[in-house]
Amino acid sequence: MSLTKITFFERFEADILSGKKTITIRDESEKDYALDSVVQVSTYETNRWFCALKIHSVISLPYSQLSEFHAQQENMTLLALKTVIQEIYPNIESLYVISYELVG
Ligand SMILES: CC(=O)Nc1ccn([C@H]2C[C@H](O)[C@@H](CO)O2)c(=O)n1
Repeated sequence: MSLTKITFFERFEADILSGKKTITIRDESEKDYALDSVVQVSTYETNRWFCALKIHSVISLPYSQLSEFHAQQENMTLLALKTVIQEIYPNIESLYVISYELVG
């Protein structure tokens, strides 16, 4: 069964709503989004709904292959992105880049 919801930390909400952040990087437990599906988005902290996203792609990405290109799509520096990923998914090599479009 595909996932239909996703949560983000509140600190990323503004970047998602402004279109500055167009990907998220998740682990194995959050890779099962169907392409072209629309998923409902809420904050991790309070489960407050704030938008809907259309899933464009889910692509396997080893941590070691994180690049400036991914950082640009996250609207952060590569160092900041690597730091965030290590905080959320410590020592996990197998990651997935989920690209999306804001639809509501
Ligand atoms: C809130 C939650 O359950 N999990 C996550 C995981 C990742 N993010 C953000 C952090 C970075 O911008 C990218 C990379 O993973 O996605 C998040 O907001 N919430």
